[in-house]
Formats: sequence, C-alpha cells, structure tokens
Amino acid sequence: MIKLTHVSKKYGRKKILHDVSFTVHPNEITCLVGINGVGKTTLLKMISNLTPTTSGSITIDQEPLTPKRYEEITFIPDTIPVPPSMTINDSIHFMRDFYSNWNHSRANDLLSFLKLNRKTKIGDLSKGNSAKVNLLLGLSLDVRYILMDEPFSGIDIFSREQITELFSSGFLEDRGILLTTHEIKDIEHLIDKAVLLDEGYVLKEFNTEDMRLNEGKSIEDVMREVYRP
Ligand SMILES: Nc1ncnc2c1ncn2[C@@H]1O[C@H](COP(=O)(O)OP(=O)(O)OP(=O)(O)O)[C@@H](O)[C@H]1O
Repeated sequence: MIKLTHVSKKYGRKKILHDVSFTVHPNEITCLVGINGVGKTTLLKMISNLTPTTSGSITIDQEPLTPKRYEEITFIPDTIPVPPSMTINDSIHFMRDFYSNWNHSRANDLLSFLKLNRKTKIGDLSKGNSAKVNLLLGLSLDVRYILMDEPFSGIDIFSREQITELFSSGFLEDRGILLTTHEIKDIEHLIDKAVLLDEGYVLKEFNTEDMRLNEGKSIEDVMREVYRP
C-alpha cells in the first residue's frame, strides 16, 4: 500500500497542496479527481520522486520510499517521453535495454492488444495511438504500482474504448493503479476508490462500490454534491 500522510507541497512561496492524506491499495484502481490546477499531477510526481515533498510522509508498505523502492512504482505521464524520430519498436528496445524489470513478452502482448504497428514513428502517431504507446511502455514494466496522468486526455472515442478495455484486461491485474482523469464516465465502473481534491485539500475519499450500494450515488453524483456551491 502507498500511504500519503499530511503531505503538503509548495512551489516557491505558492502552496499547492495542504495536508493531503490518502492510500493507494494493490489490486485497486484509485482515481484522483479535481479541476485543472488543483495539484493532481504534482501528487503523482511526488509519489514518483520527480518533485520533492515539502512536508508530510509518503510510504510504501509502511516503509519510506527509498531509491530501491521507487523501482516498484512507474509514472506514465500525459505526454510520450520518447524522441519523435524513434519507431515504436525502437522505443520498446530502448526500454528493454534500460530497465531490468522490463517484461518483453508483455510488451509484445500489449502491442497486439492495442493493435499498434511497431514500425510507426513516434512523431507520426495520432494522439490516441500516442496515449496507447505511453501505456504500453509503462505497463510493460514489472512494477507493483502504476501512476497514470490523464490516460484519456484529448483522444477519440474509439481509442478511449480500447484503453477502457485495457483497464479491465489482465494487464493491470495485481497492480495498484493511481490515475487522474477528467473522463470519469468512461471508467467509472472500473474505479474502486475516488479521492476528491479541491484547492489543494482532500474533500472526500470513498470506496465507489460502498457509495453505490449504501447511498446509490455514482462518482459524478458525489462530485456534483461536493463541488457545486
Ligand atoms: N514546476 C512548477 N513550478 C511552479 N508551479 C507549478 C509547477 N508545476 C505545477 N505548478 C503549479 O501547481 C499547480 C498544480 O499543478 P498540477 O499540474 O499539479 O495540477 P493538475 O491538477 O494536475 O492540473 P491539470 O488537471 O490541468 O493537469 C498549478 O497552479 C500549476 O501552475
């Protein structure tokens, strides 16, 4: 389990996150919800050690996040971190050479599942296919936790459907997923836990199934209640 306890973040003098606490469990999909600029990406970056925490603690299985333990987490950003001149095949081989926890057979399975052509140059990919390659590269690492920043951002309905299918496939099995999305409707049925943020604070954290069963509310229903004045 990844646990954030009283985490705060400042950029310079500007305080972005205040006293944020929540947990991310293995075998669950946790979704960070909030309007633009609320600090969702910053939270993912802090968990992946891409930006320092100002105060508070982040632990994995009750232990501090040391460089060794960071190998259990991967961060999939909302843009593809591969040079445009590379082909998909080049990027796969680059990752294979660079990461000892690269799972090459999973990468090949994902390539087929996502119907990608390994000869396509990264620079020639559509936005939807670019998002799929990004997911392929992240999901082919044998890590326990995967952080995804806006995996559905700006992509067409067919790519969204394919990525949604990926979420309910075996490729995510046994992993803990923390993602941010503005497209809640597409994956509402797959989300186990929602964490609602506003102005740098956690407004509400809830198990989506309990919410449906006990109060008959979807994530969107709760969002309307919480965010509407
Ligand atoms: N490196 C940085 N230096 C200074 N301010 C930053 C930096 N990165 C982000 N910010 C600011 O921190 C705030 C939170 O940004 P962040 O990208 O985490 O929000 P977000 O919730 O992910 O937004 P979006 O939904 O648009 O992706 C914003 O006001 C942003 O301008």
